[in-house]
Amino acid sequence: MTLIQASGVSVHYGGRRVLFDIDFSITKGEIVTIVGPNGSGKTTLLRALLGVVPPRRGTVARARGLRVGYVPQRLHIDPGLPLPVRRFLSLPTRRSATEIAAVLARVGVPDVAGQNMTTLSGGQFQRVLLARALLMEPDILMLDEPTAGLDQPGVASFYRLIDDMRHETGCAVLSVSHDLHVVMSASDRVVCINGHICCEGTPSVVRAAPEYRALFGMGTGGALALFQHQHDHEHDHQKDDTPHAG
Ligand SMILES: Nc1ncnc2c1ncn2[C@@H]1O[C@H](COP(=O)(O)OP(=O)(O)OP(=O)(O)O)[C@@H](O)[C@H]1O
Repeated sequence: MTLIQASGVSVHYGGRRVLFDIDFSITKGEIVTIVGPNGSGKTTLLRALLGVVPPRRGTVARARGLRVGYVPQRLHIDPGLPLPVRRFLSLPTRRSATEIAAVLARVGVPDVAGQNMTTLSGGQFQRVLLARALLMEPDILMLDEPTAGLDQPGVASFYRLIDDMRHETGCAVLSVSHDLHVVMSASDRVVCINGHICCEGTPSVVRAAPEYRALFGMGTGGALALFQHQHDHEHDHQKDDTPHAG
């Protein structure tokens, strides 16, 4: 079942085109990761899929009644504002103490309900954001660089948690990530964007593809190559599942 389908989407900010010709869909239970250089439009794509940024061209269709749990890249909380975790989790929908205790335990931070949001560590904060998204009982979790600022064990355990959630709830997971080796091991499909879709496919297919090796290299070198990728040509991106390089 297709949860979200974008067809021929372009997004402009003011007069500037940030995304163009995006064809994208995600189905129930899939884990899809968006990668790409800084400023390539990853967050904008999530926002367009969420419906908070209107496309200049094309359409975004969401399944009727779709519930989205969104974990933003940044969430600024005024340090002067006393906001205990339990109150944060009750915004905008009031939640019972039992529900809050259960979801905090589920995401691995059982003891923070009374703690102020601004005093949480980076990893605790991300887990609380995830808890808030899970309270939506989402059909799809959308995560925008959820592990930015976490150390390697923190990153690994966060993604294990996401994987557990997917298995328990059957929700789809669409994330933006720079953790390329985690992305490659934990995604059903990887989509590389740089204003448009440069290449996409399953990690194993993409990893084995000569186009991918030529573009991204392997291992850490691959991550570096990805972010140094110079996009100096035009092409029509393919719409099938085969890997193709941009
Ligand atoms: N609200 C906005 N108004 C104007 N320009 C914007 C706005 N949001 C993003 N942009 C611009 O659109 C482009 C894409 O931004 P976006 O945040 O989608 O990229 P990204 O791939 O998520 O980047 P990063 O990896 O750095 O988070 C950037 O050039 C950015 O400056």
